[in-house]
Amino acid sequence: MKTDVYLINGFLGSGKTSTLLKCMQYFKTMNKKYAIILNELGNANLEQHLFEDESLFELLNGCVCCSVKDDLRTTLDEVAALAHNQKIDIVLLEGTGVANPSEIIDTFQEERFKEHFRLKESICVVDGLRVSEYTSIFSSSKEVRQLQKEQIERGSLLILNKMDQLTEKAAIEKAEKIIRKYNKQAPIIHTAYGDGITLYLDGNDTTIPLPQEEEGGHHHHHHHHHIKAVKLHFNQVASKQDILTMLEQYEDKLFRAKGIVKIKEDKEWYHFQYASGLMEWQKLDKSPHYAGEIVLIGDNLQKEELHI
Ligand SMILES: Nc1nc2c(ncn2[C@@H]2O[C@H](COP(=O)(O)OP(=O)(O)OP(=O)(O)O)[C@@H](O)[C@H]2O)c(=O)[nH]1
Repeated sequence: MKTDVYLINGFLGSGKTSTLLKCMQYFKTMNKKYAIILNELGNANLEQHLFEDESLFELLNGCVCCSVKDDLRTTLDEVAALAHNQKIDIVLLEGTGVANPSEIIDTFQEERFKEHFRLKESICVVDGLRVSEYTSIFSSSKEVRQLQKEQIERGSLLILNKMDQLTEKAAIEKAEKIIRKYNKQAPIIHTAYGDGITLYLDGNDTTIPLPQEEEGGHHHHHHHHHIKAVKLHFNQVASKQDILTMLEQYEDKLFRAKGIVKIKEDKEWYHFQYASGLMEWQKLDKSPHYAGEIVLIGDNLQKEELHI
């Protein structure tokens, strides 16, 4: 029996991890055993607390679509061995946010993996609040536009996420129109925090053919040289507003930030997420072992330039 693979791609902060968590819940209720492969651009996974007691494989410090492609092969060998010994039904693989899905899909087409894995779905999570900015020549770099296009093109399922924030019909129609420009066939579902995926998975047991690459079939893969993750140690005790103000000074080049920080208001440790200009805070369990750190992901971000 082959193990079904669900790829989850989509631009930085679009809601991939939120969608992944919903998929995990769903497969748990179906009594399916799954393994998770997470790829992070930086050298730390600040969301580890979300995956306690899970069968987790982490690929840090680069993107599986390019610099750590061989690490992906090694991990897939390990997952194949685990699947053989423990019967893993499903693999959930989350890309970095700047991953080109074609490169990942190609890896699964290699003979050595074809016999173990079946690519069931290539999910592209689209940030409903930012897709129009990321595809516009007026507000995004060529690199970002190209990435967003490739991610949507290679989706067998397109998720228009952040619907809770998309209250205007015109904004929804605009986002859908952009998605359809790049991918005419794949179903589009509307979700908030990825929650509509469960309904979709429940009603769909067929494997949808993955969209093919453009005419010529030859990969014309860009690489995302300018989008970088910078990790900083952060040992200050700051207020929530201080952190937000600090991030907002880099707004024009910052796509995403996350961190673990001790907060002045109540002297507790928090995990924060900054995406699409929105900030979310989650209080962490009491533990003496946290170290303050912040990861910033942006266009041409230089560590030396950051005043944090
Ligand atoms: N309002 C709103 N926020 C969302 C939604 N989905 C995700 N978020 C928030 O957006 C932030 C990023 O979500 P993630 O699920 O971590 O996004 P990601 O695509 O995995 O991000 P990367 O780590 O950059 O790849 C978090 O603060 C989420 O809680 C949504 O549908 N609505």
